[in-house]
Amino acid sequence: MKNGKHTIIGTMVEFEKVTPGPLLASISGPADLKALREEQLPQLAQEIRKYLVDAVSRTGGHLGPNLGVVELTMALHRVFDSPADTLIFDTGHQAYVHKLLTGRLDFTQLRQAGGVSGYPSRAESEHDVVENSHASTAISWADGISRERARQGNERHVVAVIGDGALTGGMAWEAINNLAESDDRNVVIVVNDNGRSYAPTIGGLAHHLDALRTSPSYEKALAWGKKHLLSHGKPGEVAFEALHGLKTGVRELVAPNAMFAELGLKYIGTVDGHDSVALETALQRAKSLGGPVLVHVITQKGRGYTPAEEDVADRFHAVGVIHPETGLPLVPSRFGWTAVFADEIVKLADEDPTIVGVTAAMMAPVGLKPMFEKYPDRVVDVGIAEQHAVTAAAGMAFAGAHPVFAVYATFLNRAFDQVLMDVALHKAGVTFVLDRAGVTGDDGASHNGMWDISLMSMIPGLELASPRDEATLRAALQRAVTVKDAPTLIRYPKGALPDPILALESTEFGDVLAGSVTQVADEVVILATGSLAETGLEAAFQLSQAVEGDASDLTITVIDPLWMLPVKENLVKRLASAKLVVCLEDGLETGGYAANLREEMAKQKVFTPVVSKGIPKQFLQHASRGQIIHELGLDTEAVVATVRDYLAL
Ligand SMILES: Cc1ncc(C[n+]2csc(CCOP(=O)(O)OP(=O)(O)O)c2C)c(N)n1
Ligand SMILES: CC(=O)[C@@H](O)[C@H](O)COP(=O)(O)O
Ligand SMILES: [Mg+2]
Repeated sequence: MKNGKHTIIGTMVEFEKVTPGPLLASISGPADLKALREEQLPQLAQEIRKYLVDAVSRTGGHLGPNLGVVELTMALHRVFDSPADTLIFDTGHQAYVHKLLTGRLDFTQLRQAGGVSGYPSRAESEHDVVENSHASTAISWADGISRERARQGNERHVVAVIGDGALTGGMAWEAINNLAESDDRNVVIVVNDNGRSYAPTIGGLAHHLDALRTSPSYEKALAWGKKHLLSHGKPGEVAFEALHGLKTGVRELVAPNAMFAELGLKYIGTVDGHDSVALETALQRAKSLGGPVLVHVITQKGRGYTPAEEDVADRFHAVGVIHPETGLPLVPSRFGWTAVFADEIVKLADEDPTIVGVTAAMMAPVGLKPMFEKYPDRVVDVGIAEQHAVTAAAGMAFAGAHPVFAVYATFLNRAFDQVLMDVALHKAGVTFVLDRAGVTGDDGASHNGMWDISLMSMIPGLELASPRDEATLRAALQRAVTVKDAPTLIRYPKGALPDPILALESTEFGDVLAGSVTQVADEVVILATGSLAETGLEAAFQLSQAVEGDASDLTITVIDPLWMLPVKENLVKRLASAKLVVCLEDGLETGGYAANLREEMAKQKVFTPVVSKGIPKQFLQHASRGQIIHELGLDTEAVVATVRDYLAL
């Protein structure tokens, strides 16, 4: 199907190359940008925005955040001297403009195999330093880099650009606490304050930033300048320009910022993040002040693109393939795992008033929005604060609630200790719902939800389920919220649901999906977990066709263990007489399900060989989920080949 500038083949979309405007095309690095005259900057900003919309609408990506930082990123590269000065983008989802200004002008394959990644990447450029897309780390990086530079007598600046959302994360404040005590370190913290994470940023800090942003006396000063000076010809214009240039000073006069100053940081702000002159003036000033300085910049997420500016939900925080003019999706999203969770949790909340939803700044993406709309006082957004979310959930459980913390699998990594010590040790009935578990693909190394099984398998008492379809997800959730004395965890992948996968029989150790319901000697058992249940079934089908007519009478049984951890004793018994066990898991092999199964089997003196097919211990480069699954040998063909190889079929 041909659709405007996209060719859609099945679910794959092919892209034509997008051409940058003349000014943008002339920039191969920060030196070219520095050579531009001030009056050329608005045109460059316009060309960048157009390029972003044209390119990102074809591939999907973080459009809204990047549209908001066009002038800011230009100013950073004109005032500082990257890579000698270090620019760090917290989370990194807003670094597209930085890429465009540092020689990466081909976004044709943004976030696709072989193309530019969606985050800073050391492999791509010497201008990229921090690749980690888990939020709230930039100031710690800046603290560390500047600490060592100071020790070496290197006075180059380190600039950490951090969003108001990322600033709700505890790590940011731990870093500020460290930085603020030393005045010899040339660190500039730029707070990119657009008032939003996905949705509006929550909490006391957000209110404080709001107050600074909307101080009426400051607005009045600017409005007065506009009205009285701009109507007085050239001299008035010059005076207004001067006021603009001075605005940071004006701002300090009308809204002195006690909080940051008391912490020991010099504060400059607020600065209009879409006014290149004001931005450069403020950043120059921050640079010359020396020591840690915080520059508070006000930006508009989605700036300059009407569909994003008007998007109530999240200002086009992250989009799929969209029509560039309307912003409407071109590839309709199919009913997915998140939607099932969203629906089921409301039903459960209707029945059980103790259920409380918890989110770390991702209420809509994790599916808690419908519950919030029905029960506004029963869904808590804690900000980007996963560690706090987990411990607070333990507290809620102590006080009588059953918290359900819905979070992307990769972001639970940082709260391991809290799950262990605050939830499990205290036997708290908290349910963790991990969306985006397993290979996610296009967001690159840090977003794959591949560590959770290994990490969580170490936690005493924790029960972990990996549903394979809609019905098993609903059933797992129904059961999880009844467990009141231990953590329960449910994981599922990104994207669309498979068709229902029915069980031949449900047993105490899981669902038998194909093969023999009763134990058979010398059978091959495929333990097909979660999103790989379908793969296991297809592989079994192909294998059974291969052995048909063969006198060996090989039975291939597919079992979905559903509640995978702790490994069930009776499952191990079932495997005792098998010839081979193949474990399919959308997670890390090291310490994963197969590893836990082997441990349990050894305890029970069952020595059936277990072949593990999961994700080897490595960071996965960005590519589509399908491509990665194929490359890892987790698709049907590879499973069939593995079994044939082992059995010499
Ligand atoms: C530890 C962690 N939790 C959650 C996320 C998901 N996430 C990505 S961007 C974002 C909102 C960031 O808001 P802000 O820092 O203000 O940046 P903006 O998008 O507004 O520019 C969230 C919650 C993440 N990247 N890292
Ligand atoms: C930067 C970040 O962490 C999120 O924006 C994430 O990229 C969203 O991922 P999904 O598109 O899978 O919701
Ligand atoms: Mg923000």
